[in-house]
Amino acid sequence: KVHPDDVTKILNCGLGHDLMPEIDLFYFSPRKVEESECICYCLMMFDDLGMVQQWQLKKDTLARFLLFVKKGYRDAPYHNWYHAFSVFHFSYLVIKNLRLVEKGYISSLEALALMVSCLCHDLDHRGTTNSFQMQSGTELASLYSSEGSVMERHHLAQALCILNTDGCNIFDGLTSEQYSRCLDLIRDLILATDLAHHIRLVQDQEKMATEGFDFSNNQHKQLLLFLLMTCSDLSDQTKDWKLSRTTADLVYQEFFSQGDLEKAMGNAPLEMMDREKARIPDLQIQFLSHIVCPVFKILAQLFPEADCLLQSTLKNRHCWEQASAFFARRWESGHSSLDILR
Ligand SMILES: Cc1nc2ccc(C(=O)N[C@]34C[C@H]5C[C@H](C[C@H](C5)C3)C4)cc2n2c(-c3ccccc3Cl)nnc12
Ligand SMILES: [Mg+2]
Ligand SMILES: [Zn+2]
Repeated sequence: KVHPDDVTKILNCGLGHDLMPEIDLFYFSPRKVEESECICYCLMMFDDLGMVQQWQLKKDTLARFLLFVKKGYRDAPYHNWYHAFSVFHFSYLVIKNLRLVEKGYISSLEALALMVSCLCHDLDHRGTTNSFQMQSGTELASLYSSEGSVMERHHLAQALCILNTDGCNIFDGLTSEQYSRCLDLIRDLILATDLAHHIRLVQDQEKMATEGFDFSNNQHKQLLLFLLMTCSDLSDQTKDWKLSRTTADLVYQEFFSQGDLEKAMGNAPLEMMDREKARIPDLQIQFLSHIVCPVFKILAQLFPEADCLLQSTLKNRHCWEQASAFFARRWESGHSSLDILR
């Protein structure tokens, strides 16, 4: 599936570190990067954080692993390799810019596990939700529905499968204790990307932020790691309006296709999945208000230098409010397409 020439091409991609300044800034948009270059950027980010050196990551193993991960994503409208790459890039940004390891918030092993989990967290996503798996009784549901988080358990299984593929085990420089700790972290972090799981934790995360982070409290350290996963998964909403709106478009392409499928199967889709009923601006105001802004508010409370991210999400919500007001007038007069936002 991965040709040796692909690996050598990656290793000689010659993307010098002079490109690093571009990667650093919060507004570097991963979606503009050429597919082939993505993997070189991933290598550079691991290297820039000193992880290649510290964990004896072999470059050819890392290149092969990254190629398998990239091939492990389908071309769904939103849940594709570019989503994984931009989530990974965001985790690199927060680790680097908030200096999480130097300041002792997370260990360097946790940082490594966080970045690898971001890359793998949606592997083999089909563009449908956990409830769709259960309701339509897919093979993934029969495998995982008893424990919940069906898709996330599948993403984890795919990640472990790649790590067990010949020449792809990037962790073979770790001691057996570090290796098992790293895999436990990857398991917990990928499962934490189920938003239903996040919702159960967010009050504890808010409590942690108001009390102040307790470096001796392991529960605080775990809650922070889960928060960082959720922030990374939602990071498109911290970018400019054009990107945040484009992302919403792609997500609703997946949701509406699922809704069409559910109707064809005789099941009534949720309103947000039904292209006839969904009002995207109103749904996005709810998503930002109930899930996105609270998460970046917690991050900004813990790290004041991350306040710019919270401000971006609030600005994007304001844009949706304006769009909603505009649409309210048009919906009254019977038009419903988002075309004006182009
Ligand atoms: C732009 C945008 N809109 C989104 C609108 C809605 C939802 C969403 O899952 N809502 C909920 C609403 C309640 C309580 C829980 C569980 C379910 C019931 C479904 C969450 C996600 C959205 N989303 C994501 C995203 C992030 C992580 C996983 C999957 C996805 Cl799709 N990434 N970007 C977006
Ligand atoms: Mg996911
Ligand atoms: Zn995701």
